[in-house]
Amino acid sequence: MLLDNLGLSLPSLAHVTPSSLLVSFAVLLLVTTVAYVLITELYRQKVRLPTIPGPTGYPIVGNFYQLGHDPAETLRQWGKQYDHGVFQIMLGTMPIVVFNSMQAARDVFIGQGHSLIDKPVFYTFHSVLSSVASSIGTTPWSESTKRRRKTAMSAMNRPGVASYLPFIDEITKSLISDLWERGEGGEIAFDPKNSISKTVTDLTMTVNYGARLPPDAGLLEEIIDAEDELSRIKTPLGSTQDFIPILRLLPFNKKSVTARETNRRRLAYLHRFSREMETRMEKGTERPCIQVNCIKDDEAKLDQVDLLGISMSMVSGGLDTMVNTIAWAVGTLALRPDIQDKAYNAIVEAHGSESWGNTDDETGVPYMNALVKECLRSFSVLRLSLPRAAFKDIQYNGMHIPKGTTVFLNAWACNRDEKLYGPDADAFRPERFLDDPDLPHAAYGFGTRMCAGFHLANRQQYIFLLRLIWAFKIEKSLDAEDKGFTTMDPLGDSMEPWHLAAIPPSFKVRLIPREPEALKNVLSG
Ligand code: HEM
Repeated sequence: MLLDNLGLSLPSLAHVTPSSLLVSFAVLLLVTTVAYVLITELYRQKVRLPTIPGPTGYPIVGNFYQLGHDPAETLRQWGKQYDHGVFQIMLGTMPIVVFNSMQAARDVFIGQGHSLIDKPVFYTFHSVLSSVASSIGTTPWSESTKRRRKTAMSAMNRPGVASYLPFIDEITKSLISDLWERGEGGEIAFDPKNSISKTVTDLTMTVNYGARLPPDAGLLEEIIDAEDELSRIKTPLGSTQDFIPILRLLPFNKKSVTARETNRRRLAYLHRFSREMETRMEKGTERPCIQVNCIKDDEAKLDQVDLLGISMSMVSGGLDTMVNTIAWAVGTLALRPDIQDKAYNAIVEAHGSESWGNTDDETGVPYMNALVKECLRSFSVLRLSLPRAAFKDIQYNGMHIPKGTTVFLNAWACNRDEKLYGPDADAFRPERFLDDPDLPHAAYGFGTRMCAGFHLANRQQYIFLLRLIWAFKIEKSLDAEDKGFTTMDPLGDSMEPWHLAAIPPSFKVRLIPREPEALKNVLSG
């Protein structure tokens, strides 16, 4: 009866053949696809920011697939066409304003800092991965974010960092011993990245939780691997489904599965280290560290979720960034004996050839401070920084950035801005920071959400590099099979430029102890 009413009596159904069904399905699919493309395109045109120029892109994907092999470099090149280096791109249907010049970035990120205090929400990272808590750097502005950031910053201010120096001393000594051993006193050429990665991971965990990592087999590797996976998910451009929502409907979504699994792995080790730290606090055997300083901060009144968020920030903030900056630096120094000589002479002038000085000697060697800054500038490991969102409407030179818009700081482009650094902006030249100690760089971002760990990062890099240069002459491998290592160019040699942090290529060096007896003494001291 019902079928009859619908005109679908059994005899009429008998005329439906498999091929006519197929045609109907194809027509339906075509109509739906055309409607989807039209609707998203209308929406895309509607949400474009009318006062900000930029390439239009294509329906559905916007400019996503035009970013090419190296997005930060593509955006830098595009930025040259626009006034003040500011323009919009569209990733899917999301407009994003990109800042590519130092002047514009400082005008807005510092000059109107409060208007850029927010962070955007991305589907994969915020909805799938961060189920319990998320790191400060990826969390939108709220009372809780404010509390966490303030507490983390005071745990990493100068006095805070000074209290972690014994850990930095101990762990950098372990690194130098390890490098000496692995290179068999300069006899063997090897890739130091693995040692750097393990040392920075150990140091980051130790400074956060106040105890060296337990020597469990595979633990260090598990942290390194999970954190690497996390930073792939955190990459602003890493997840197509963030910008093209229809992809989230795909039945087997590998991205979401990996995100959930990685979160589970991360929570396992973070909870374990927190429990062990709480036990030390109960016994009164804790040592000064970021978590203990945060817990003891009476004003902060942090709950467990806040503390977990701070731990996540310390671990993810300090790993990729530090490991890759130091690895780029070692490779670059191997190709630049002139810079090693200048740095070594400056260290010897300050501390003599028998000692590498104390860890609390902050301004002892100005050339080393300049070298650290030039490494940060030249390698710009977080090339697109971490995305921000406009907390309020922003006006800049006739451009209107509405509240809620996602904003990228192209730190890579700012750090190569010839208007500030001159025609040799591409050259690696630490002296530029000696000539002008107030010369800025964009590696830590700017303003209200700039890197909360920059003091700690500066101290760690200074101590790592000073000890390395004092201890060894770094020579590139001359072995026949390593002939490829002739450049260490942050532009052309960056591996996986879509990754959150710029990864240097593999390279091998020979580390020749400069004064073996003095080195033995400082390591045993
Ligand atoms: C070479 C080393 C480092 C570099 C280049 C670096 C760079 C950055 C950048 C670009 C940001 C985003 C800033 C912005 O949005 O404007 C950031 C945020 C942050 N970094 Fe670092 N970082 C480094 C080391 C560290 C270390 C060692 C820690 C702590 C252990 C740390 C903790 C943080 C935190 C907590 C944030 C989030 C700040 C916020 O959103 O309020 N960083 N970092």
